[in-house]
Amino acid sequence: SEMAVPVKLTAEERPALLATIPQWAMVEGGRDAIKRTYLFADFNQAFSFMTRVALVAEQMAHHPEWFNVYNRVEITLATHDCNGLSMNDINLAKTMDTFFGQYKL
Ligand SMILES: C[C@H](O)[C@H](O)[C@H]1CNC2=NC(N)=NC(=O)C2=N1
Repeated sequence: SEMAVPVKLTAEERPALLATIPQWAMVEGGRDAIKRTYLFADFNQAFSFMTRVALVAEQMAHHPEWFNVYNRVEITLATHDCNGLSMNDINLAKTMDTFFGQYKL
């Protein structure tokens, strides 16, 4: 009830915001969402990362779509409440990138 309603990013503000998460790409197929694949040393590292992200995601009430096999985590971010990209996606992507930087292959 105190959660701000997420607003879809405008075409004008997207380039500068996406430039802050250069390893993320728009998904193919016309869906308004971004994706990135992370590779870790092993499953323990991948699942540790996912656990840390899960705690933040729950706090944000912003949940990733993700797929894990062994050391690979494929992630898609979109905001269902605005049917597209919002600042929540940019912010969660940045948090994920920061966490990822704390692991080493
Ligand atoms: C009520 C609840 O907070 C909302 O439905 C949240 C939950 N998690 C969410 N996650 C994502 N990715 N997008 C949303 O719009 C969203 N909405």
